[in-house]
Amino acid sequence: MSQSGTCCQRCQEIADSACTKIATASAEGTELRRIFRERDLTTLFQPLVACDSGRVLGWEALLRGPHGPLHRPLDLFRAAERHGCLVELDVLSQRLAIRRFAESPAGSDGSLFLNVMIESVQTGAHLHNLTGPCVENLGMDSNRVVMEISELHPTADIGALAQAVSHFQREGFRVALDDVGAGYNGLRLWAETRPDMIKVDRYFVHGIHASDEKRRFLEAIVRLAHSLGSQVVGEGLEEAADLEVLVGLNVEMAQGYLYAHPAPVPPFPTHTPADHPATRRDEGPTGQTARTLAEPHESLLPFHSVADVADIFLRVPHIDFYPVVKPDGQVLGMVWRREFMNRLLYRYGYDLFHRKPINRLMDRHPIIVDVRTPLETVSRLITDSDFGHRKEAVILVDNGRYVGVGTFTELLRLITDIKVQSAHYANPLSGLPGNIPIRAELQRLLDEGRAFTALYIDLDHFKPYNDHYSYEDGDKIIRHVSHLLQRVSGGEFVGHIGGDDFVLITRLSSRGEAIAAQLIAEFASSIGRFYSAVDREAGGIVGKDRQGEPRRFPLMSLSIGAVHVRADTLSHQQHLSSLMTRAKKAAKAAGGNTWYLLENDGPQVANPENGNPPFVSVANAT
Ligand SMILES: Nc1nc2c(ncn2[C@@H]2O[C@H](COP(=O)(O)OP(=O)(O)OP(=O)(O)O)[C@@H](O)[C@H]2O)c(=O)[nH]1
Repeated sequence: MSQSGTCCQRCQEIADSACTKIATASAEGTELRRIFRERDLTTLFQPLVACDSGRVLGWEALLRGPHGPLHRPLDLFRAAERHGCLVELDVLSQRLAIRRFAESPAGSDGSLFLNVMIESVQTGAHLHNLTGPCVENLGMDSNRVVMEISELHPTADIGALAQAVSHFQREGFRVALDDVGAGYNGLRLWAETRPDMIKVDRYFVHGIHASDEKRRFLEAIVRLAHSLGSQVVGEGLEEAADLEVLVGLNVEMAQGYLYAHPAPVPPFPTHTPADHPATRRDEGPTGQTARTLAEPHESLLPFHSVADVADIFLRVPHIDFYPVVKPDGQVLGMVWRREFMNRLLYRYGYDLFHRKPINRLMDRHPIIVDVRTPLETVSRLITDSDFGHRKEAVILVDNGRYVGVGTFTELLRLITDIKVQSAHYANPLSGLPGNIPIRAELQRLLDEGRAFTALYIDLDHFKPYNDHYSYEDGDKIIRHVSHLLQRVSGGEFVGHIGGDDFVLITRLSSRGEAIAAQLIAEFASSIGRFYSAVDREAGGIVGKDRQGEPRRFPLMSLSIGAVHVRADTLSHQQHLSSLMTRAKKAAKAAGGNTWYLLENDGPQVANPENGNPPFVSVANAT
């Protein structure tokens, strides 16, 4: 059965209009009419997630018909088109999706991605503002709604479509072009409509980690999209290895089974895989995971009766919730004392429910977290989302099997301990982790045997600047560099060794070069403003060298020594530290804003100031 069928008067009129158009001579017509009359339409939601941080940014609403030949949206839309009521189906499904989204826990936050058919947009139906008032009535800002333009057939009138898109944008909606790379008019539509986002067809995402061609296509699409001011969404993401490539290519968002299957209530990606790049980067200085939260906790079986559970709650007054778990360990939901008792206290509540199985009265959407999820991610999941009372406890699973529960109070205690510990070891000027956590992080990565890239960042000509201006001005530079590093790192580990020396570690080793290049570019373009106009104009300052002799020093620059550690190739931190120092010295020796990468198969040096080519292989590192 579909979700609750009723909507507003306008929906009634739309359904009536469709019913008058549909001829009932065929079984299909009769069924279609029934669907409109009973609003037997289900809306499923699938999250769209920021590739680099793992944050949920919105949900796409996906229409489903009743089980049978009109279940799939394409079949449903084609049938509606045959019966002359495509526009009605399109608009009705949008209105139902908006209402169901607004009523869900996700409705107060995040964006809603709504599919609109080109064919219906072209009739001008959107100009009647069918969706706008619905959004407003439900208290949702139009900029939280993204109109996804999909197509049933090749579009002839692209001019009309471009008008429709700018109409949506004027109304405050954002517009996404769906299935780019697979549809009929993808590129032409894109060129003429200026969408805010483009959704890249799953073909290019699925298996991209093993396909050089797909990677090159996507790279070109991303470059084009960014140059036109559009964000990129990858569809059909199923594998963590593909996500790594998307992050490396700067794809902003992705959706797919890796995060969550479509569900009737907007789902949160609870089972963050242990090797999700965002998860890995989220690991705090202590690397603690949700496993530390797990307390064994008695659970209920789905066929426990409501009367049994009421009895348990009465007998054990200090326990406020019980997970409902199948014998094979699969978690089905949670029973919360307060909600449960409230339901029973309603008139006839106990009589109505006491013989029923407990799954009739359980919360079907508690927070479920894999034990490998970093504590910081769990904390963010709870604090960023509107889970209401469900914030009291999270259910912990290991590879989908029930392990125990973690309470919010315990989470708060652990996070506070971590914060106190990291404050203890932080550099007082930048607030970044100091030497002890840096060493701990490097050792942990070496012990795990995973590939990563470590960047050693050092300022050039910092001492003369300090001497010429002041120590306080020098502090400003250090804080500037620390902010720059944190921003460019996208949440990966940044540490402050001391003075003008920093470390950045990226576990997405393919991002090491991009990070170094961006740091150099941003530092070079921003450092001028820390000098007086005269010094800036002169291109530097006069100071004393280490021998006390007067000398001209150019504007400060960055030297970055990067070491790409391949999986299982290094075990000793001292060895890694000496490689990092070697890489940094090589960058310094090249002069100016420079980064130098040491790799197992040959080091490279890149110096944007020396022009092309950016990479020059100079020797062998191992
Ligand atoms: N303002 C400020 N200066 C610091 C701080 N810690 C260390 N320093 C100064 O940073 C300078 C570091 O000197 P150097 O490492 O020779 O810096 P440099 O001139 O960039 O030389 P190279 O790094 O060898 O290229 C010294 O003058 C220190 O006194 C700090 O917290 N704030």
